[in-house]
Amino acid sequence: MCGSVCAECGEKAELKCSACKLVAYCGKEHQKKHWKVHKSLCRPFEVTQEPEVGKCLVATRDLKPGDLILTESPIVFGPRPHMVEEGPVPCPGCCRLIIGESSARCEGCDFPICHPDCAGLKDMEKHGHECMILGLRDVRAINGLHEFYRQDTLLALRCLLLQNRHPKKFAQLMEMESHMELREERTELYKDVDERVVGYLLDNFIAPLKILEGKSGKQVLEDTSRETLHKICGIIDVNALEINQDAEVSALYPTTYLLEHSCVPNTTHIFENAPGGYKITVKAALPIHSGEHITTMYTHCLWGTQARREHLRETKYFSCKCQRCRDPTELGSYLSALKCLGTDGEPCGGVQLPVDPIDDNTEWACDKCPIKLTSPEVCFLVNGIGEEVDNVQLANPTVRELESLLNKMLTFLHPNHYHVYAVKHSLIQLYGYQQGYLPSQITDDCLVRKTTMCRELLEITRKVDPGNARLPLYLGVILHELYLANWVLIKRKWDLGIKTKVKSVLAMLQESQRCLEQAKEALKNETNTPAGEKLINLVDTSTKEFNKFVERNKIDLSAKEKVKNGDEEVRHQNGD
Ligand SMILES: C[S@@+](CC[C@H](N)C(=O)[O-])C[C@H]1O[C@@H](n2cnc3c(N)ncnc32)[C@H](O)[C@@H]1O
Repeated sequence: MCGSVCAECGEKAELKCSACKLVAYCGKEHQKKHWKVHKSLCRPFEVTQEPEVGKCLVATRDLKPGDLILTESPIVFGPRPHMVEEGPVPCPGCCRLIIGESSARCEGCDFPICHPDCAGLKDMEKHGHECMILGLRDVRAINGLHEFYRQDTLLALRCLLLQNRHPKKFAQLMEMESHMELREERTELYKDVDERVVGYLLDNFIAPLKILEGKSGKQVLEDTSRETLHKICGIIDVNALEINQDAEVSALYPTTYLLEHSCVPNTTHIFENAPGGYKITVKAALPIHSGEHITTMYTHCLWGTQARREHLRETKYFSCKCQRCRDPTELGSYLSALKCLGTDGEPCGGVQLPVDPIDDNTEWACDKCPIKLTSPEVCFLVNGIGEEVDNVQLANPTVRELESLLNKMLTFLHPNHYHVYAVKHSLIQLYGYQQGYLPSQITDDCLVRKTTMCRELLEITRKVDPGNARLPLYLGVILHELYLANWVLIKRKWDLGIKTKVKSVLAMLQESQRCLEQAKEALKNETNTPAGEKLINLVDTSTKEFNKFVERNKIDLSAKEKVKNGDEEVRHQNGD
C-alpha cells in the first residue's frame, strides 16, 4: 500500500508517514512540506489482523476525545433488513416509515412508497436501479402487502446489483466477514434467510431477469447464485450499521466496518444525510493511545453482561471478553448485580455477582454470606423481571404502577440493576408531567425522590459510558430532569423567602447550572436526530429561563460556598 516514491517530488522514498503509513517521502523536509496536503487525508490508524478479532484498526498516534478518526460515505445503504410482521415499512425511495396498505405505489415496480414524487425513487443509488429488476415481476398485490412487497430484502438486492454499476464496490463488499461457516445450510438461520430473502429475490425477480437475459443475449448480472446471496445476507448482518435518524436505514461502510467491538467503546460516530448517502464521521470519545485498538459498540450499553454477550454471540458470532465483561461489577456500575436473599427469607444485605462473568455457566456468589446461585437460576429471575418490566412499560403506566413495580424489583435486584435503571429512567420522565404530579401538584418529597433517582442514574450512566459514546440522549434527559426537579424546589423555597443565604438553595442553583451546561455538552452531537433536536431545544429554553432568574435576582453562582462535590452536598441538605 505504501508508495515507494516521495509524495512531494516523486523521487525514491524510504521514509513513511508514521501515522497512516500510506504515503512515503524522500526525507523529513519534503514530509514537512507535504503536510499541508496530507493532513486532511492522514488517518490516525492502521489496519492490522489479530487472531481472535480478525481485521481491526489500531491507533498510530495518541488521540484525545473529539479528535477525528475518519469520515466516509457508504458503499451501499437501504431499507433496514429487519423483518417486521406488521405495521409500518420503510419507503424504498427515502426509507421513511409508511403504512404499506394505505400508501401510494411505485409506478415502476408497484412497491408501496411514501409519495410518487419521492426523490429517491428515481435516484440510481437508491431505488432507481433496483426498481428495474423489481418491475420484472408482472403480478401485483392488493392484500397481504407485507409478504408480497418485502422491503426488508432490498438492501441485499442493492448489494447484489453493485456488481453491475460499481464492480469495485462489489468486490470491496464481498471481502467483508460473513461468518458463513456458522450459517451453514442445516442451521435454522440459513433456512429463515433462504425463505425470507434469498428464495424471494431469486424466484420473483432474478428468474425473470435470467429469462430476459436469455432472450436478449445480454448479461446484466454475472453472479446471482444462491450462495452469493446468502453471503451478502451474512455480510449485512455482521457489518451493517443502523442509522436512526429520520428513517429506517442500514448502511455498509468501506473502513468503519473494521472497528471492533468493546462494551466500553472509545469512539463515537454521527451520520449526516449528505448527497452520497449517509456520511459517517467517527471521533475519539476517550483518550486513545498510539498502539491501542479503536473500538465501537455492537450491542446495548444498558444491558447487563450476560445479555450483551448472548446478543453478540447470536448476532456477531463472537464471545466478548472486554474489560467491562470481565469485571463482575461492570466497572463499578453493578448493572447486573442482584440482592442476596440470604437463607429462610432473611436477606443478608449482601450483593450477588457472577464469579467469572465470561464463563456462561458461572456461579453467582454473595459478597457477605455463603449463598450461591446457578447461572440458570439467575437467568430465570432476571428474564422474568425483564418481561414484567416490558409488559408494564408497554401499557403506558402511571407513576403509582411504576413505583410499585420498582419496590417489588428492589427485593431481588441491586438498585443499580439495568432493569431498575429502565424503570427509574421512565419515572423521572413522569414526575412533573403526569396528572397528579404536575409541577403545581407534585410534593416536595416526590421531587426530592426524583432528584435522588436522577443522581443515581447519572452515576451509573457515567460508569458504563465514560466517553458518552452511546448514551448521550439518556444522559441529556437525566441532567435536564435533575435540573427541572431542582428548579421547582428552588422556586418553592424562593417564594417562602428561603434564598441563597441558605447553603442548600445555593448548592441547588449551582447544581442546576452544572446540569444545564453538561446536558448541552452531552447533546452536542445529537443535532441530526429528531429526539436529540427536541431535547436540545428544551435545554436551551431551560437555560434561558435559568439565566434570567439568576440575573434578575443578582445571584452570584460562584459564591464561596460553592460546594466542591455539589451532588453530595445537595443530597445531604435534602436529608436523603
Ligand atoms: C464488523 S466485523 C469487524 C471486522 C472483522 N474483524 C473482519 O476481519 O472483517 C465484526 C466481526 O469482527 C469480529 N470481532 C469484532 N469485535 C470483536 C471482539 N471484540 N472480539 C472478537 N471478535 C470480534 C467478529 O468476528 C465479528 O463478527
